[in-house]
Amino acid sequence: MTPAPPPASGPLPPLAELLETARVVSVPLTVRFRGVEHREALLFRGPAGWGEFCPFLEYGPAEASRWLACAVEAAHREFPTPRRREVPVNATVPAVEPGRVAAVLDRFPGEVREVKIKVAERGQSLADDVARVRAVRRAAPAAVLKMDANGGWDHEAALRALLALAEFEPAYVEQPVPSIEGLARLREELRRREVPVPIAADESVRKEDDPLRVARAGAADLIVVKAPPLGGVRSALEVIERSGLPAVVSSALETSVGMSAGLALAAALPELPHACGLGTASLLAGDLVAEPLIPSGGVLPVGRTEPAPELLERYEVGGERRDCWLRRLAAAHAELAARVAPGVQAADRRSYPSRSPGARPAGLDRVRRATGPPHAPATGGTP
Ligand SMILES: O=C(O)CCC(=O)C1=CC=C[C@@H](O)[C@@H]1C(=O)O
Ligand SMILES: [Mg+2]
Repeated sequence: MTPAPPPASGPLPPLAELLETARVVSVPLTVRFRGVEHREALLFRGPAGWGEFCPFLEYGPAEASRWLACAVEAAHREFPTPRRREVPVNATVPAVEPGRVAAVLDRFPGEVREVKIKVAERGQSLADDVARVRAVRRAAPAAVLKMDANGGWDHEAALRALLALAEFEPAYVEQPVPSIEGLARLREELRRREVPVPIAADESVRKEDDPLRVARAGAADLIVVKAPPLGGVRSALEVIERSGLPAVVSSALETSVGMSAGLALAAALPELPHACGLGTASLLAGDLVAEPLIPSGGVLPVGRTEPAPELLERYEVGGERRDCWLRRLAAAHAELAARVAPGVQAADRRSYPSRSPGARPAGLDRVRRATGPPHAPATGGTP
């Protein structure tokens, strides 16, 4: 296996062009998820539709540049030809108390065939996890269960937890420990003890410089793949193909606009061995499209979504939050320009002084004026 190529974003439009249609939104969640209660994003429109740039707030420019590549692809290129019209999705249960499980599952109407449950949340115990999983089992007796630890355990804790959770026959456990070497060691230990719990890699794919290292290391039975952190649909498809491993397409907690990319990725894959983690619009208390991507009967329709103007307006934020996102966009754009085609960034910069100030897109002056770090400080969320 050769190393993965850099994210394939296609041609990169100048920053000024992205700023012309840029809207910054903050959408509330119904329940705290990976440390956030509001999902912020910057959206822009291109010839193919809307793109959503939504790296988590603690991500720096290099990591965020891959999310930008995904948003640019969505706005400027058609998605690959779909192989299906709908995609099976799991329900997602955040690290809530057992008493709140039923309310979370109520937001996934119709039959729920697979449920992914967050475990190993900081400040909680294995007993909390087991109680939550048991509550899910009670609420959805026939559902396939899977868990996501977001690298929250060390080797010993993971072993203890997986031995305890094995009674629920999980289809897999996502990122039980943080590192690729740790995953490989744990997987080997599970095999030796004949514990039938498959290991999925998530952060070890999307946060690594080389998303294929986990496959080369034999550290996982399958990979979780998200379009934004892998640089878009085409780039993610390439990672999946080259990894040679089964893949589960999952969300990055986008609004129903950004979710189109994940759905396009799932729709383009020859096989979907598990339901996708793309049902997270159910965790949002608002959305940008008239008919949010709330799964019904465990499936979501494939296709592009358009933000409704009145909803964009309702969730739009200005002031310091908009400035922060414009800075993040500029920083990610500079990274991407330097990485994809080193000449593009310089050409982009040169083009600004030749414009008359009046012709500058709204926001560009703000980006230039804005001081301080390009991204907000860490919020303490999971990776
Ligand atoms: O996979 C799912 O069911 C939902 C998506 C999901 O769990 C995540 C979305 C966004 C950020 C991540 O912390 C988280 C994950 O770790 O998979
Ligand atoms: Mg995960």
